[in-house]
Amino acid sequence: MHRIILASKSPRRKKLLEQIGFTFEVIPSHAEENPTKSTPEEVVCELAELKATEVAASQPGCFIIGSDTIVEHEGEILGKPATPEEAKTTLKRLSETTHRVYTGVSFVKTDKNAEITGYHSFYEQTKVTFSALGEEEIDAYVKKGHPMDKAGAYGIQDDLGAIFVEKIEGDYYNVVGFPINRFFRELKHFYPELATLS
Ligand SMILES: Cc1cn([C@H]2C[C@H](O)[C@@H](COP(=O)(O)OP(=O)(O)OP(=O)(O)O)O2)c(=O)[nH]c1=O
Repeated sequence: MHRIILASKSPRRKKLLEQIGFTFEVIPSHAEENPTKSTPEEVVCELAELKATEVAASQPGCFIIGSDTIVEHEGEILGKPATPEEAKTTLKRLSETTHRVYTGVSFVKTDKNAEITGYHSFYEQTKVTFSALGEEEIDAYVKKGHPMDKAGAYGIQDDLGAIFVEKIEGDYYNVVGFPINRFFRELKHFYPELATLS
């Protein structure tokens, strides 16, 4: 039986996988997130793969899961904001429009020499529509919420983040950072021996 490793420092990803009773360890990746691809779906798969393969290099006999989330708005990819000011600009931009959240997931398997013996990547897209956001709401969120470690400068799961979202189309958990439903379907299909829940 392979050890299962989540190559992520995201507390949300860990919590979502624990929530379904999946058994795994966490070893965060320190890979530089510099994508070479340009479309959102390619970028999230590339970065998910990068995180998983970086951890895989030192982990023999393992099954490693990497993941990456970005927001795409009017053709532009929005990652995490660099400053609170940038978080405000991003939220103003997302106000009264629809954006898409992409999360890529990568499965990487290693043998006893930590050589990669197989991998599989996929992504999920969720459409999110924000209502019109006032300056005060944005200021309050950037002050009291948690915009800095989130793609698109918001967390749909944050207490105050709830006031932004008018409509969502697709998997809610994909917006939070991990498409649990798709993940488990892919696992059952490609690695049924690992699709066990406690
Ligand atoms: C849009 C949105 C993003 N996010 C988060 C999910 C991701 O954790 C984060 C995007 O950053 P990522 O680079 O995908 O992940 P991370 O840096 O948190 O963790 P790691 O690279 O170690 O796996 O944004 C939310 O929590 N809620 C939201 O509504």
